Amino acid sequence: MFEKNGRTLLAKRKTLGTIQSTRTKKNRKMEGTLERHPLIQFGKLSKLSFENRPPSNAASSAFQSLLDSESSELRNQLGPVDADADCGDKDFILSQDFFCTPDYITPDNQNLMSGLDISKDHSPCPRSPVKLNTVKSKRCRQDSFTLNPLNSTWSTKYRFDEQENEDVDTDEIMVDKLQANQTERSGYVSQSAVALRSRVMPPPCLKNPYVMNESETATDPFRYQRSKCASFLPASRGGDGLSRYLTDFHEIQQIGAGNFSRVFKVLKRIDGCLYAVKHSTRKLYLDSERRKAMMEVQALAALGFHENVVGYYCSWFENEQLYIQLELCDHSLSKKSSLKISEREILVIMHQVAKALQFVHEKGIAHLDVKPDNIYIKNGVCKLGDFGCATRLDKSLPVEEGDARYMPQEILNENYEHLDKVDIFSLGVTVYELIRGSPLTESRNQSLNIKEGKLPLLPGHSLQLQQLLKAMMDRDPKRRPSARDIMNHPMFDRIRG
Ligand SMILES: Nc1ncnc2c1ncn2[C@@H]1O[C@H](COP(=O)(O)OP(=O)(O)OP(=O)(O)O)[C@@H](O)[C@H]1O
Ligand SMILES: [Mg+2]
Repeated sequence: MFEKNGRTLLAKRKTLGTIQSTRTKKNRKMEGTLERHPLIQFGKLSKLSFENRPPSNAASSAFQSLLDSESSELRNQLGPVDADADCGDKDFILSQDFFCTPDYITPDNQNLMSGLDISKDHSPCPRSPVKLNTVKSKRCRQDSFTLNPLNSTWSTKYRFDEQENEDVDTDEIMVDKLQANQTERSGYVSQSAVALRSRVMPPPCLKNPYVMNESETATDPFRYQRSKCASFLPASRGGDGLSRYLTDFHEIQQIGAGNFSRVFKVLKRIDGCLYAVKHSTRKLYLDSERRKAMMEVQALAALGFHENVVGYYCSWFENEQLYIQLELCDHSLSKKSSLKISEREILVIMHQVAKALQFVHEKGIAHLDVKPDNIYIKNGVCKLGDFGCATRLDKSLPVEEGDARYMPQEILNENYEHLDKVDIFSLGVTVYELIRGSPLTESRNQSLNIKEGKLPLLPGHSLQLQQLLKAMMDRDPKRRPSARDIMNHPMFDRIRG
């Protein structure tokens, strides 16, 4: 159990498990690539077209002989074609990873090698493969580094083997020789190679437990393979690896910190836009820890877009930490909880968060940590964030309640019958805190009163608002209004259109 602001956390983030080692996803990817490989398909087609063609007669047209001569020329170039033959490593040149080399997105003159001391590396940078103009040069780099990124001897040998066997652009040979010599002399490993290596260590692929409708997963490319790849593969980069975070983002400043994470304002290098990146502070060494951390991103991904839910872009494991790229907001609502705000402003906030909750609940998910800290403001619009405690309403996932100050009594008693109403209670307490103009303390008396639904009078605020708040914080979850009921409350006519 963890202590968190005087609240008790079930051991959501503290778990045991083992890391299983298995075939890399890269290997599987390569196997999959074979079927689609144009060269192999050409082989199959060629074989068919050569063997199934009706025997040519003497009156074969000039066009037919042209086709024949072209076909045999191609056959000579490609060598004997056998559709069933083992195509070997050379045929993976068009796998997807090939197009993902970070060379395209790594700006010049940036110290991206977080684990290496760049000042000691005086070897000139190899020319970008983009400038080499040929597919082969990229393939050469990719294959050699994929198989053994740090073994320069192997890379060199492989390059020269290729030169013997294939017709390679002379320019390219020169550059490759140069690189090979440099590799041997200085042990230089290109940044992109290391980055590539760090990118091919995939996180586990699991069925998203938050997705309600089976058809929503129908387009998922993993589907029936999930059981095969559900175990964890090594999820971190080594100390010598490049950081995806540092490669893709420029860190501007820290904008927040929770009990288990830090949040940074970042500029994404490739699109020039600002985002928030949240990463866990603890290293997640165990499979089970990583699976738990992933639940936050799975919930966000299952939810999809809503104007009052913080936008989610992507996530990845790096250095045994989970990184989450999010929509950047201006600040959290807790900044306002020490300010006096007008009833109109309160109604706007309440309406927007209720809208977010209606959306979340309709997706079959409960947030379970609604509080000012986890409601962010962007351009005056409220966004519900921090889905680290999100669970399913149908109780098919473990329940970890959030900040105890905002939790109703029933959840502390482990009664999980009405998890959506837990969020309603927390929203009530959040609004009450905003009206008070001072953050809730850990005081036992205060907490008991709130959990009993005993609200003091709130001078200066309408009776309608006070009655609604009282209902939201009712001790009996069944008597609390739903998010939809709140949305439809006539009190909000005052702020509508
Ligand atoms: N997308 C964002 N835009 C702006 N600020 C953010 C964003 N996400 C988080 N923050 C800031 O960082 C703080 C911590 O983030 P978050 O609540 O997600 O972390 P946490 O570790 O899960 O928190 P907790 O302690 O509640 O478990 C937030 O209170 C908020 O101030
Ligand atoms: Mg939080």
